[in-house]
Amino acid sequence: MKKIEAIIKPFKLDEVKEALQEVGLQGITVTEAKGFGRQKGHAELYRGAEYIVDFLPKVKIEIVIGDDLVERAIDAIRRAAQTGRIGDGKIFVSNIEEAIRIRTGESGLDAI
Ligand SMILES: Nc1ncnc2c1ncn2[C@@H]1O[C@H](COP(=O)(O)OP(=O)(O)OP(=O)(O)O)[C@@H](O)[C@H]1O
Repeated sequence: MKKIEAIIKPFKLDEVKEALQEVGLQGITVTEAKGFGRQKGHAELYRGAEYIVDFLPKVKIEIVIGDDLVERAIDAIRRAAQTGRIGDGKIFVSNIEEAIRIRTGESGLDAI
């Protein structure tokens, strides 16, 4: 199992959700987030050190899926979230060791 975390522009959330549903995903977690990438923040000096300020609103989505769906999910997110402008976001993929459905105790792929 893998977890895909994607930081996207908030107005792209509905399109990304629909694209992921077409891939066949059942569950998704969405969090309002703030952040900056390479260009978006601007640097300010504070007590001699340079800090990046200016967090921009973003949405973070998290999905846990079987390995077989990872490439399709990444493609779906990219297609739906891309505007071609800076700040389109990032996709991070990590391993998930275990998943448990609390109601039934099912685990692994059966739990997602
Ligand atoms: N290395 C990172 N670690 C954690 N979050 C990140 C990282 N890079 C970007 N993010 C998150 O993703 C959001 C969007 O990043 P953004 O698309 O601006 O990255 P970028 O590297 O500047 O790419 P681009 O050149 O397309 O703008 C950021 O606001 C931040 O929330």
